[in-house]
Amino acid sequence: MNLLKFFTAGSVDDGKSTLIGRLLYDTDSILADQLEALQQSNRKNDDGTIDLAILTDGLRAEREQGITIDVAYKYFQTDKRKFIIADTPGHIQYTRNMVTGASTAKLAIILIDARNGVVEQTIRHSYLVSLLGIEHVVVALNKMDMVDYSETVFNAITEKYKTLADELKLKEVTFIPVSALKGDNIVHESKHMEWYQGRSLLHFLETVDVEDKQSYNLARMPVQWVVRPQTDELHDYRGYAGRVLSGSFKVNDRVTVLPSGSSSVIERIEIFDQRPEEVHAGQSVTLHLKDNVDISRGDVLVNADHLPQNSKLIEADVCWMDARPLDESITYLLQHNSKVTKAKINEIVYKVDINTLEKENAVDFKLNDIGRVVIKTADELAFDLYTDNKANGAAILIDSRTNLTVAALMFRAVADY
Ligand SMILES: Nc1nc2c(ncn2[C@@H]2O[C@H](COP(=O)(O)OP(=O)(O)OP(=O)(O)O)[C@@H](O)[C@H]2O)c(=O)[nH]1
Repeated sequence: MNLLKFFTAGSVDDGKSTLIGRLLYDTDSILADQLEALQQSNRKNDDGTIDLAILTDGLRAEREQGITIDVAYKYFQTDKRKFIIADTPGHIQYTRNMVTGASTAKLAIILIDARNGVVEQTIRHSYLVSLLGIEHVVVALNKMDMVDYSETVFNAITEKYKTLADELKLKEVTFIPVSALKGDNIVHESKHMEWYQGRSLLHFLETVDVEDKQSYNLARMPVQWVVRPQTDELHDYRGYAGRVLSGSFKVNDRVTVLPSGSSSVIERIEIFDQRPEEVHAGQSVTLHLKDNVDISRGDVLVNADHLPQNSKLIEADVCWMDARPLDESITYLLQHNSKVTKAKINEIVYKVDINTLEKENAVDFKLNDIGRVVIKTADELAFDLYTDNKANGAAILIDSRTNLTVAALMFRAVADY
């Protein structure tokens, strides 16, 4: 059964906790003991129904404990799909947590309070979604019960959001009018909004096509070890084991070894005692090549017809995640998949005011700031642009003095100077 990881974003009190609670409650994903606690709780809504936000309170307590716990995850499943919800706090001071929780998500649910429409936080969350290249966006217009389930209100907000979505080049945006509190269009279709012909939120989540077709050709596999048994009958055996990072490898594909640049052809693929013709991202495999090329641990095998970029000077979007601000005089460590190299920030190109989306000149770059930098690495990096291949287009910066991750990077271009 396939898995969909998504995250929710909204301003304080838009109803994020209630919406997650409603999804879990109406899909019977709540454990018996939690249910009992819910029923016994004296936290009730005004109309006497149980307050579903209680279900995510545990997460909230954790998150308020401090900055060590980044993102809380909730799991549930239906007979169609498994789901992981990354519950990311929406406030500006948690931008880095959102980036962490959202970076591996395939879909974002952006909550809008139907009474308030598009607000500053909506812009900020949508900007992060576009920055992280999340393909699918569901705009859940919540609290429809408080605006008389009005189609006019829904249409007005939808139009406004579409302008923002165009500006941010968001690709797939779906609007669903819901009431998390009353349960309209969350799991069950609403009886109060005949004018809405679309799917309920859960139905949409169950059926949306999130397969990654984009990076199919961008086959990349870092070699974790070279398998060379020391026995006589196997003296010709030499395999390269690792996990396919992105794309697909097939028998007879031409591959290039990086950084050396030598090439060969895949003779055989092994997964335990099987010999598949083709393997895909996420699978751990052993590849055998026709020629005896020099490959060692840490090298990367890539599709020879679709080579990655190769540079020491890279333009990247950066989200700063450390309390110590960016320091252009420091040499950081950059980790790109399994490769670690020294790196410096050569230039801050701009910083983005994520509430207004204005680009501004930056003299400093602090916790939760987002913008564009040029980074210079000690070794050449074989990377893809983040828009082409997220798996090979992102990296982190580490402060070697503290060993803390100080920034997330998304590669945007080879710097041309
Ligand atoms: N009428 C109505 N009230 C709702 C709806 N969804 C949530 N609420 C109420 O709005 C308030 C805030 O809901 P929460 O789920 O706690 O909001 P939140 O966005 O999770 O808030 P934070 O976690 O504090 O950011 C609560 O009183 C909810 O009962 C809805 O669809 N209709």
